[in-house]
Amino acid sequence: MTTTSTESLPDRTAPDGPAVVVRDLHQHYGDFEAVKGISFEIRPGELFALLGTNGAGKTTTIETLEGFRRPSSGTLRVFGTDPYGQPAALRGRTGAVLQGNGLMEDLTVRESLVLAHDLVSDPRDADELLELVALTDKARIPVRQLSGGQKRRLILAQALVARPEVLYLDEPTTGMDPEARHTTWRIISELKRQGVAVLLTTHYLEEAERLADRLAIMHRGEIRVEGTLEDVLASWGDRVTFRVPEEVGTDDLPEPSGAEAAVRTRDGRLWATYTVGGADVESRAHRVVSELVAWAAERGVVLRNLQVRGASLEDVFLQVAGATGLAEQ
Ligand SMILES: Nc1ncnc2c1ncn2[C@@H]1O[C@H](COP(=O)(O)OP(=O)(O)OP(=O)(O)O)[C@@H](O)[C@H]1O
Repeated sequence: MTTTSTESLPDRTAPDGPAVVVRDLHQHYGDFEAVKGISFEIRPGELFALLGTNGAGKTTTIETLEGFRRPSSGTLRVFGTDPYGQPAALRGRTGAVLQGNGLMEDLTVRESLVLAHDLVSDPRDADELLELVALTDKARIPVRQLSGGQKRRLILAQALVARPEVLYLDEPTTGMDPEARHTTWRIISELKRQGVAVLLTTHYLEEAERLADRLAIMHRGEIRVEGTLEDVLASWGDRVTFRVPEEVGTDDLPEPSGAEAAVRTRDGRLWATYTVGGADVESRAHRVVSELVAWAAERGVVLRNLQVRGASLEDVFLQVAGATGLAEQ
């Protein structure tokens, strides 16, 4: 049952209030709970990326926000309105690029944009949109002759006809070549600049790194990690690795503060790995490497094969996915 109380929800009339509010969303398919109590907000001009393993519940969340599904429980608000059933108050204010194709294959590319014109009050010009998504030269051909990546671009153009203030992008760049992907990223950045609130799901972590103001990693229906990219990387740690010098024993290895040491045998040799945590994301590896090098200099030994590997979103993602085995299907 949908909770209808709005008491604790932010004021939608506040100029910097969130465009999208999700509170403790649960979504079931029969007995199966696909989304297990997730919460987030998206402000105008902000892009929130929902990352996650296959079957984590991202599409379910977007479809529920779009108003296609009634939440099993929890509260959703888009500009203060419950989106279930796609109420008239939200029509035209939200746009979506969803996973299903939804295109009419026999129309020409241009016709499929003009068709959408009839449904909205202040539509964007079809030719302007075709230029935006680099499909001007395809305007007169039937949709069925477009490649997969070109169809995704046309769906994006359709989503923009009504000048939406909230945009749901479910894997929008799947099948696009790198150039088309970069074009799409530029379009999304421009929409953000114009104040559009964007919810993006993607399996391209670089896409999230480039576009997201905040991101969350979902696994098995739950948000496991959330924050700005910097917050998320801070939660993981950098890795400093070197071969343990033969002249010293592993008991002699230093213990810099904020670093956790582990020693492993590889190729018959001992290797030390320090996982360096701490909020000083930009300087923490430097701090620990300085201590390690000073320690080595004092003993007259060399840290061979010394490597520093910064935390990456992929590391964090794999940790989330790997914590309980791979993705739930
Ligand atoms: N209509 C449905 N009926 C029953 N189960 C469903 C239905 N749609 C999705 N599911 C299940 O709900 C879970 C979440 O699916 P969802 O499509 O939301 O995941 P996702 O995070 O978008 O995955 P992907 O990254 O693979 O697209 C999966 O286990 C899926 O099998």
